[in-house]
Amino acid sequence: MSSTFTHSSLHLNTHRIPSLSLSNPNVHPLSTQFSFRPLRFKGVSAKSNNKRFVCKVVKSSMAVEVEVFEKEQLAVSLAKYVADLSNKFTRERGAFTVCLSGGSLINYLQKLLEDPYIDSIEWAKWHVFWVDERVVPKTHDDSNYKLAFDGFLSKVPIPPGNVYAINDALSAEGAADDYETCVKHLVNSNVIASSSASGFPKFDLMLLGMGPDGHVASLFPGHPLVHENKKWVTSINDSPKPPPERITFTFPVINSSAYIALVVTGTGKADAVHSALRGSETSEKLPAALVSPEGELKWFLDKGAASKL
Ligand SMILES: O=C1O[C@H](COP(=O)(O)O)[C@@H](O)[C@H](O)[C@H]1O
Repeated sequence: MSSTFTHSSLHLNTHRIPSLSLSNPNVHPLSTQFSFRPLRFKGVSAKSNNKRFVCKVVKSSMAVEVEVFEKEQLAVSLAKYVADLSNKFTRERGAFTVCLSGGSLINYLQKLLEDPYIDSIEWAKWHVFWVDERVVPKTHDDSNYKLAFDGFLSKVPIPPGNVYAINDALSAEGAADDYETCVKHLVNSNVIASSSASGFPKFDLMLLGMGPDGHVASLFPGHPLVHENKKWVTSINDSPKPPPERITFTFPVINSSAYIALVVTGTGKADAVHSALRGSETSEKLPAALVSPEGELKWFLDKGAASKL
């Protein structure tokens, strides 16, 4: 029984898939920078509404997993992924540092408010940050904090002191400096780990979304901030996506993370997903293609977002 889904280079079926390599003339490489291992492909029936397509990709030393879900299954799998990491880090470190994005991501996190996740998570050990934030009052509809608070954080018992929102009374530049100071303090007090490899903070989990243009956090294609390599947090006053004033973690911080989930849904993002995962080495990379954590990266895609792979 085989799936109707073809990954272009990955002809997925219920049999064990041969190792794919650039030298295999029968397949197109997913990207010249990737090499492939045998793929995991779980419990799929062509008629099922529960299709899951999994591929394991090894990019340099980093493990990348790309998984394609039906919408409801994506939320379930993401909830399990977050809950498992929460248990791992609270056990190992006594704290779990999580960075949220804005946008569509928050809807998917709402699965965590349901059984069995809600009661299995040690919410008191969570420390919540924002990968990026719009510099607007916390009560403003554009605020990533407000979105997360209304849809998720207000419904779980995370101590208010463990939720690190930006200071919305400051300018974008001031808010970025203030946020960086806050993160430095938490690194010094060992709430946030530090990467021995990069010297940047090492968050346990970053939950990223991606815009249709391939931006992640508030790092936009072609913008010079993509190349910032010293600051931990920086500000942007000319965001191509409104509102224009934002703060964002820089790539060195994002890529020092232990785990990153990139959650992308909808056909409107299919081109950017294709470009990020299969773009040529020579063309300029989308910000999403520059996500490359010290630890593990997992793409959670729905069928629309994966439709051009
Ligand atoms: O502006 C932003 O957009 C991205 C993507 O949002 P989505 O609604 O297309 O998922 C988001 O990840 C980022 O945090 C946010 O500030």
